Amino acid sequence: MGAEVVVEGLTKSFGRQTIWRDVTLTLPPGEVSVMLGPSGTGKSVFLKSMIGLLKPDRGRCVVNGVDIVSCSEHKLYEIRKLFGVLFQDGALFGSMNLYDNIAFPLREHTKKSETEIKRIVLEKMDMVGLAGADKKLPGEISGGMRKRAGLARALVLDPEIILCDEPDSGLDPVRTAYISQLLLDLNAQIDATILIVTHNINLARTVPDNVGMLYRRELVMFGPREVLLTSDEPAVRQFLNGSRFGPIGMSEEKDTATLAAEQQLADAGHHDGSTDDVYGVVPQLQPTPGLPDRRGVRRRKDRVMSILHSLPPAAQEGIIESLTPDEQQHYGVRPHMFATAPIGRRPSPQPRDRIEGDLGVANLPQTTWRPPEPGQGGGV
Ligand SMILES: Nc1ncnc2c1ncn2[C@@H]1O[C@H](COP(=O)(O)OP(=O)(O)OP(=O)(O)O)[C@@H](O)[C@H]1O
Repeated sequence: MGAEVVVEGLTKSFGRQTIWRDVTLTLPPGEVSVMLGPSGTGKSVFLKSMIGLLKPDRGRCVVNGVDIVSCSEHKLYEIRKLFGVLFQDGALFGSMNLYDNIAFPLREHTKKSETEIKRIVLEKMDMVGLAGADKKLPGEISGGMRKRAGLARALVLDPEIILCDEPDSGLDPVRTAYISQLLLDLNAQIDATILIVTHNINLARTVPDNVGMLYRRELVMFGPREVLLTSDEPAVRQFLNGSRFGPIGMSEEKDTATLAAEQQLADAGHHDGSTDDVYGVVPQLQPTPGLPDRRGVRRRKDRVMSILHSLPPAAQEGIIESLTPDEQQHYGVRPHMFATAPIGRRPSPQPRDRIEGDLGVANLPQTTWRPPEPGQGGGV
C-alpha cells in the first residue's frame, strides 16, 4: 500500500512573495488526489516542496514518520526513493534512448545487475503502453509517449507515492483521456498514493478520489471529490466552469470595480466563456477490465463514510448515490437522507461559516462577486 503524506501548516515564500501559506492536508494512502488552481498559484512549488527540492519556510510534510522539511540530507535522500515524479515535460535526457532514460534511476540508486534492470525497464514500459519503443530517442516520439516514458521512469524504483505535474499538458483530449486511464490503472496495479497537479477539468472530475484547490495563496479546500464538485465557493465554481466571470482574474484576483463592471456585463447577457455548467458528481473512472480492483476504493469508502456527517449536504448525497444498494445498507444510509436538493441541482450557496470546520475550507477574504441570476446570462 502507498504511504500516507501528512502536510501541516506548510508555508512557502520566495523573498517577500508568499506563494502559499498554512497548507494543511493529508494524502490518504493508496488514493488518487488532484490539486487544481489557477496558473501561478504555486502547484508546482507545492510538488517540489513535498520532495524536498524546495524548502518551505514553515510547516511539516511527514511521510513514514519523517518530516521532509526538517530532516537531515541523508534521511531526505532515503525518503525521496519512496517518490516517483512525473515532471511536466517528462524531464527525459534528450541524448539517451527511452530504455536508458527509464533505466537511469536504477543505475543511479541501486546495485541491480543489467539483467535485472532489463526485466524491470521492460516491465514498466509495458505497463505504460510503450513496449517496443525502447530504442527511440525522446525527440523522435510524441508528447504523449514522452509523458508515458516519464511515468515509466517514475515507476522503476517501485514508488509508494507518485507525483504528476500536469500529466495532460500539451496533450489532445483523447491522449489526455488515455493518460487519465493509465494513472488509474497504475493505481489499481501498485496501490501507490498519487497526487496529480492539473488544469484539466475532465481529469479532475473523473480520476481522483480527492480534490483540492490552491487560490489566493491558500488551500481553498481539500477533501473527497464530491465536496469540490458540488461546491458553491465562487472561485471553485468559476475554475471548474472555465468562466471569465468570477473572482479569478487574468493574472490575479479582481478588484471591486472590475467585479462590478463584470456583473453589469453578465446582467446584460454577455457570454462568460464557459460552455456547460459543470456541477455535480460524475461517475469515477474504473480500472481497465482484467486489472485488479483499486484497493484504495474500499479503504476510501470506510474513511469517507466516517466523516460523512461533517460534509456539506450535496457532497453527502453524491457519496451516498455512488454506493451500491448493499453498501448503502452496510453503512446504514439511503439516498436523500441528508440533502435537500437532488444531485445535479445546485443547492443555494451556503454561508461560509457553515461549510468550514472538518472540511478544511480556507477562510478566504470575502469577495463582492455573486453569480449572475439564472436567465441573466453568464451560465455560471
Ligand atoms: N525557484 C523559484 N524562485 C523564485 N520564484 C519562483 C521559483 N519557482 C517558482 N516561483 C514562483 O512561484 C509562483 C508559483 O509558480 P508555480 O510554477 O508553482 O505555479 P503553478 O501553479 O504550478 O503554475 P502553472 O499552472 O502555470 O504551472 C510563480 O510566481 C513563480 O514565478
